[in-house]
Amino acid sequence: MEETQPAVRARGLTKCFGDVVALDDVGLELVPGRIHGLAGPNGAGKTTLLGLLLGLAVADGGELEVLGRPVGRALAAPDGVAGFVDGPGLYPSLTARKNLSALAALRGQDAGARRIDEVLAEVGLTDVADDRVRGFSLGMRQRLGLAAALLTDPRLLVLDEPSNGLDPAGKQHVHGALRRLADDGVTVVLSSHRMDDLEALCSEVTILATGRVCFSGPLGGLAAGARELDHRLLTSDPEAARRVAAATAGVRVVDGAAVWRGTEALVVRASGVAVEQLVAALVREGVRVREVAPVVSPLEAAYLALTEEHLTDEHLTDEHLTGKQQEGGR
Ligand SMILES: Nc1ncnc2c1ncn2[C@@H]1O[C@H](COP(=O)(O)OP(=O)(O)OP(=O)(O)O)[C@@H](O)[C@H]1O
Repeated sequence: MEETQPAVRARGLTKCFGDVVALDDVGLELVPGRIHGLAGPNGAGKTTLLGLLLGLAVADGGELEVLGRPVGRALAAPDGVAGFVDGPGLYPSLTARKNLSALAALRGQDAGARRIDEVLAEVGLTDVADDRVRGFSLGMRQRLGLAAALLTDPRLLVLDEPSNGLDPAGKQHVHGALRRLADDGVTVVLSSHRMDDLEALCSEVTILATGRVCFSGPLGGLAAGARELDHRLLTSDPEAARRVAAATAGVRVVDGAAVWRGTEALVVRASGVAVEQLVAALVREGVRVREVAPVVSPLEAAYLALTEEHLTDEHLTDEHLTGKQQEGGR
């Protein structure tokens, strides 16, 4: 695939379930070879969108191209696409290894024992390869689902909440596998409610709210556009730091004494630039700065601001236009 061609291109995509509008005029272009995060409140339409990419459902309106080809009306994963929504489909009575060979056989794929061992190792399931899936935890099932998707050598990998139930080691395996795929040019789209996961993994993010796109683009752009954030400062002299902060333009001291990991911390509300100026002022005053960190991550702050704005706008519009939202269909 040419670098310039989007891995996914959607225009005016809509999908309804009865009266519920799950996707409403969704436009999207996903750059190939990147990890794209999909975020949004419960019911925002993330799973529905991922399901359309996987060919599990068909849109009611709009255009969808996946890997350069228009998606038709057949309920089948487009060529080169793999993944899962609502958890992977697995055979509980079979071992992890036998699940992978059975899934490969179902797809008419010739997966040798070596390739199966490779994908099991990729997701950190080598030690339980011959255990029955019935006894697997949620995180282990998620990792096996990812292994099954890897077995198809996808060019677009679609994952709904892949971090669900993962312990720290499992998360490391999954994140590592996804990064290696992106390095090899595979496009990954994943949904998550975990902003820290999205920040750690994704270069781009799309935020949905009630079926509409509120933001789609590079993570950096979203964070930079965030409003003033609360930052926590750990310093060698909290009292002096408070005085310096109070005297620094664009910085507001948020509350009284805050304790962070047993140490007195200062919380200030400021833009990134004002925080830099505060740190410089502290250094000039001989106050050593041990840690400066946003209390809520820039992505989370932007997410909350965008989705709140969207809901407020929608509420006002609905009230003004119809005044009939009391029964709450959505
Ligand atoms: N098969 C279905 N039948 C009826 N309504 C559906 C169906 N699938 C989704 N919906 C509705 O469509 C809307 C979008 O659901 P979707 O599952 O895509 O949201 P989501 O963003 O994935 O939510 P969550 O974060 O809770 O998983 C919701 O209002 C949901 O109730």
